[in-house]
Amino acid sequence: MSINISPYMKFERPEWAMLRDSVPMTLTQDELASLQGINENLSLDEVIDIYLPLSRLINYYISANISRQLVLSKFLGKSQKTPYIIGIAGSVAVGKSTTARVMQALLTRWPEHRKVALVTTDGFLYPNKVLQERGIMNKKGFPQSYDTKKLLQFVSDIKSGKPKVLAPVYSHLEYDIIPDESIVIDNPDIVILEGLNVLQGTVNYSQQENRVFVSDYVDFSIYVDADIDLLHHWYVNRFLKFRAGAFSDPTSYFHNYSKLSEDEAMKVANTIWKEINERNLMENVLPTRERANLILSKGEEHRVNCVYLRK
Ligand SMILES: Nc1ncnc2c1ncn2[C@@H]1O[C@H](COP(=O)(O)OP(=O)(O)OP(=O)(O)O)[C@@H](O)[C@H]1O
Ligand SMILES: CC(C)(CO)[C@@H](O)C(=O)NCCC(=O)O
Repeated sequence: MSINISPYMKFERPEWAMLRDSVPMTLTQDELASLQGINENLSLDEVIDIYLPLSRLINYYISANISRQLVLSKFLGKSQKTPYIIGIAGSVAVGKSTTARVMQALLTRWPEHRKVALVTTDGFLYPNKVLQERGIMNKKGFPQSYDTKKLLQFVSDIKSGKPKVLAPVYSHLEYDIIPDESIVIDNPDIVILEGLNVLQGTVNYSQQENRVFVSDYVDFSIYVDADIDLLHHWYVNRFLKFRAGAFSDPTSYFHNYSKLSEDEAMKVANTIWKEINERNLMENVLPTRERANLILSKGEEHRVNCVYLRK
């Protein structure tokens, strides 16, 4: 007899898709079409079968959280409102930012019309200048390439209900932090925090310091998962897309690659994947998967085949 000790309930795609049924779909065809503006390759079946049930589930959790805050407000005798933080983790190129933007659109459009802010932890990478000084330019995305203290301060400020919190900005095209630019997180109901490292702990913590995790501040976490060969393929495709898009833009980091032939560019992308992103995945990202409340397991064409939900 085998003992099932997994903390997750497993749903095959059709089973999961049925879970949106008890609530009528609140999106019109037009709204669904506008969601495709997020990503031209996003299929509407994916939104309906996977992301609608997910937003329904999260909506329930948020309502329960609001009730819990009311209890605390009664107990303390003062109003207690803090944003609900949803974390989205997973490999480079798995589709975290696409998932985050779809969830933002769906949670905003839900009848409660909650205000949903989106933040990527890319903004908390050290600028290239610092990475170069430290000799870790080829470790971008690894735990040591992030200003984790700044990120922890950021999530802590959000969670303490501070009305306006600033998030720094990273540009994929410039391949660097944009100096003096930030986005203002202004009193949201929900914050979606997306990045490789949202389920990771602090680095270089000393014994005197308490061990704090970004995920301590996250109310619901999602890990987007896919086989390594698919991730590799998606990474190379996106690299080639960036390269094509950056052709005419001499300020873009990818402009350098535009001089290479397609074959040579593919070789560069393969090397960056193997040497940096795949290593980071195996050493630092994948080991955090089982900390997530929910795992979206993707196959070919970014199609979610199966969903795991923590019991
Ligand atoms: N649901 C989807 N359907 C089709 N294509 C998708 C989907 N999600 C992501 N993609 C494609 O996969 C690639 C990676 O997606 P995305 O940029 O969202 O990944 P990411 O995990 O945020 O990456 P990074 O960690 O580098 O920021 C992109 O080319 C994107 O167009
Ligand atoms: C910015 C990160 C770390 C995460 O989004 C990633 O997209 C990245 O740039 N990794 C470094 C190696 C590379 O892909 O160029």
